[in-house]
Parts: sequence; structure tokens; C-alpha cells
Amino acid sequence: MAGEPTPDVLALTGLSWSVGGSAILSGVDLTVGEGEFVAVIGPNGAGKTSLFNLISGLTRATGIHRGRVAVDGADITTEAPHRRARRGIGRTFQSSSVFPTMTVAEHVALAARVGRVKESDALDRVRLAEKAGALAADLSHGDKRKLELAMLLASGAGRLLLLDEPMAGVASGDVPGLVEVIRSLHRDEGRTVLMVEHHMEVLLGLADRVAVMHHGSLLAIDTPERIMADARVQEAYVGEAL
Ligand SMILES: Nc1ncnc2c1ncn2[C@@H]1O[C@H](COP(=O)(O)OP(=O)(O)OP(=O)(O)O)[C@@H](O)[C@H]1O
Repeated sequence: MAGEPTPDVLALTGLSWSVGGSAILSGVDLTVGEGEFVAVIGPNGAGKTSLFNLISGLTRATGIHRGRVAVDGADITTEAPHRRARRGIGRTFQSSSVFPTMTVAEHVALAARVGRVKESDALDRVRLAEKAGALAADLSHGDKRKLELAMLLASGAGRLLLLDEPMAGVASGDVPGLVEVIRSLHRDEGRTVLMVEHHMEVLLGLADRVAVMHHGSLLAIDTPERIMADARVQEAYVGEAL
């Protein structure tokens, strides 16, 4: 007999945020299932980063909030960011945040102090083990991204990964390696991923569904192929490449 249905890892209901009278997010409803990969796209200023901020709790003290954020069925709308991290929410930012004078291994050791993951394991999983002794300042941009992922894994906060434009600034030759690392965290380890990414060619074969943000609302959510063929999406992107 089938057991109880598992709650969605993430469920956003009527999520809205306004600052100084301007609506930045309006009534976003979105559910993400366990092990699902959802890409978030949308023109500049559509609200993608704000959406991630509301899920990770970074904007709690700013503006007017409405709606609900639930993780594994628990309402976390007013929870502090560190408590959300303990539930497994791991977040990366548009620009890399590593300490130039620390080595790769030192970064991961620091993160592992709050998690229970072996440091060498975290580096292996992002394919950075051979650079353990390198200074972060000497890493390519793609390797800095991998290091941030290793830190999330080591800290134990990577069951639901929120990746904000991980390919931004990464040299084109390093993109396939980084895509492979993200693919393996999702496909081989079953992690749930929400990722902002502008390049549809990266998302084809990676994302199960693509959510399109436009003017702070969710315009459409569907398979990458159907999203690419959606006339409303094409219209939202007038003047920008999809
Ligand atoms: N703390 C804030 N206070 C006021 N306005 C904000 C704040 N954060 C974001 N905004 C505004 O909200 C809108 C959406 O910004 P956001 O960064 O979420 O968009 P985005 O889709 O991630 O854009 P991009 O693709 O350019 O990164 C923008 O007009 C931005 O200026």
C-alpha cells in the first residue's frame, strides 16, 4: 500500500514583497518536489534574486511581506536564515564570496565545523580535491563556484540548493565542468535544486522545469522545451536573448 504522500520540499504560496510602496514580488505560487531541478529565468529586474532572498530569509527586516514559505510542510516564513540553513537550505550568490588568503581546504574545514560532512568528501564531490592546498585567490572563477558548493555540502546545508547564476563570470571553458558538478549533486545525490540561469542551452538536459519570472510574478512554469516555445515568454523577453 502506498504511504503518505511526502510534502513538497519547498512550497511558496501567494508570496509577495513590496518596498517603499513598490511591489517587487506579487503572489508567487510555486512548489518544488524532492529531488526536482527547477530553473528560474526572467528578464533583468524580474525578481529572481528577491525570490531567493525571501526563501533564504535575507529580507525579513525589509519591506512588507505577504504569503507563505514552507519547507517539508513546515511554515518557515518568519524563521531566521540560520534556522533555514539547518533545515538544509543552502544558498549561493551572484558574486563569489571566498576569502582570498585562505586555502581551499581551510574554507571547507571552516564550513565543516557546523556540518558533519568529511571535508575531503565535500571536495571530491565538487571535483576540487587536487586543489585543496591552493589559495582561493588563485582559483579560476569556476573553481571558486565549486568551492562555494563544497562549503555548502560541508556545512550540511545543501539538501535544497538555491544557486543564483552560478555560471555568471565563469570562463566558457569552465562551464561544462561546473554544469557536471551541479548535475551530479542533483542526479547522483538526489539534491533538490532551484537555479537562476540565463542560458537556456545550459538548462536543457539539466532542469526538470523552468519557472519564468516577469515583473515580480510567475509568468509560466513548464518543461524547458515548452517554455522555449511559449509565446508569452518570448514576449516577456523582447529586446533580450532567451
Ligand atoms: N532591498 C531592496 N529595496 C528596494 N528595491 C529592491 C530591493 N531588492 C531588489 N529591489 C528591486 O526589485 C527588483 C527586482 O530585483 P531582483 O534583483 O530580484 O531582480 P532579478 O530578476 O534578480 O534581476 P537580475 O537578473 O538583474 O539579477 C529590481 O527593480 C530591484 O531594484
